[in-house]
Amino acid sequence: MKLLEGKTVLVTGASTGIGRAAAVGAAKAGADVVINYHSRDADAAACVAEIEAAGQRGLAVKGDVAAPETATEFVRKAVEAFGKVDVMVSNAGICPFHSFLDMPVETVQRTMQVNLLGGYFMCQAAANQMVQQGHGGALIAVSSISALVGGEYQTHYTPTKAGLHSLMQSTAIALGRHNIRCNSVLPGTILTEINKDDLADQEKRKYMEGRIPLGRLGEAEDLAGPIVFLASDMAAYVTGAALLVDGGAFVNLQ
Ligand SMILES: NC(=O)C1=CN([C@@H]2O[C@H](COP(=O)(O)OP(=O)(O)OC[C@H]3O[C@@H](n4cnc5c(N)ncnc54)[C@H](O)[C@@H]3O)[C@@H](O)[C@H]2O)C=CC1
Ligand SMILES: C[C@H](O)[C@@H]1OC(=O)[C@H](O)[C@@H]1O
Repeated sequence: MKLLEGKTVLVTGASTGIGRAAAVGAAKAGADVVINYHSRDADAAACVAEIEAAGQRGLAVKGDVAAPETATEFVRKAVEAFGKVDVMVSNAGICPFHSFLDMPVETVQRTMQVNLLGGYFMCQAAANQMVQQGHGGALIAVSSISALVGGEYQTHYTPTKAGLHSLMQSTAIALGRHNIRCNSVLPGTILTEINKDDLADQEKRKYMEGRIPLGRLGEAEDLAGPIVFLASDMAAYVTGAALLVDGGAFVNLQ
């Protein structure tokens, strides 16, 4: 039996990067997968095609996670299509690098709305559905190593990642009685579109690589296994936990 057989997994921001790798990884582990995506129709369709190629049912639902109604609509459409929601992977996020002293108000507000409030409403909508179903479930937030450390050009971003980490700790308490497990993954530096421009600076890229004991930057697929594990019954007694997936970067201070 596959790890996620019989489960319906929802993933936000899944047309690219970590979300897409998580969606395809869940399908390969036997789940039907519903993805949320913001705007790139062709990429979302390609993700659904990969889910189907893994032998599972897939569905893409367009929506901006910053709007609370996107979450209820996403869950409603998932239930309409596949009958239930077992796992919510709240992954959608943005990181427009910018210096602190002249940070535009709109950049702060948008980053908070997408990353933190978007995650909050997605998890809340999924949890309400899971409580109604009555057989538990799993919430997984894609937080970051940035929940634990700062970033000079990420003063608007790192608090959202610390917030998601904290949200999983609090919801683990609020939802434990419903057997809904709440955990976060904390990726280190993973090569995706979100940091393509930042890591185009070869000097910075080399420096980042040099800080990682495993000797390389991460790939989106490096997150698929940890997310599938936390979604699965193998993690039945894991809740309120945060799993660093960073090649050892965090512990490499000296
Ligand atoms: N790449 C990295 O080094 C790290 C990434 N993360 C987090 O991983 C998550 C995924 O990012 P990546 O895969 O790296 O980059 P990415 O840019 O490929 O993925 C972000 C996804 O979120 C979607 N998205 C953005 N705003 C949205 C909105 N308003 N509504 C719906 N979807 C929206 C984008 O369309 C995209 O598909 C983000 O939350 C990011 O903060 C965390 C730690 C490290
Ligand atoms: C986008 C950044 O490269 C990435 O985002 C995070 O959350 C990591 O800490 C990196 O800074």
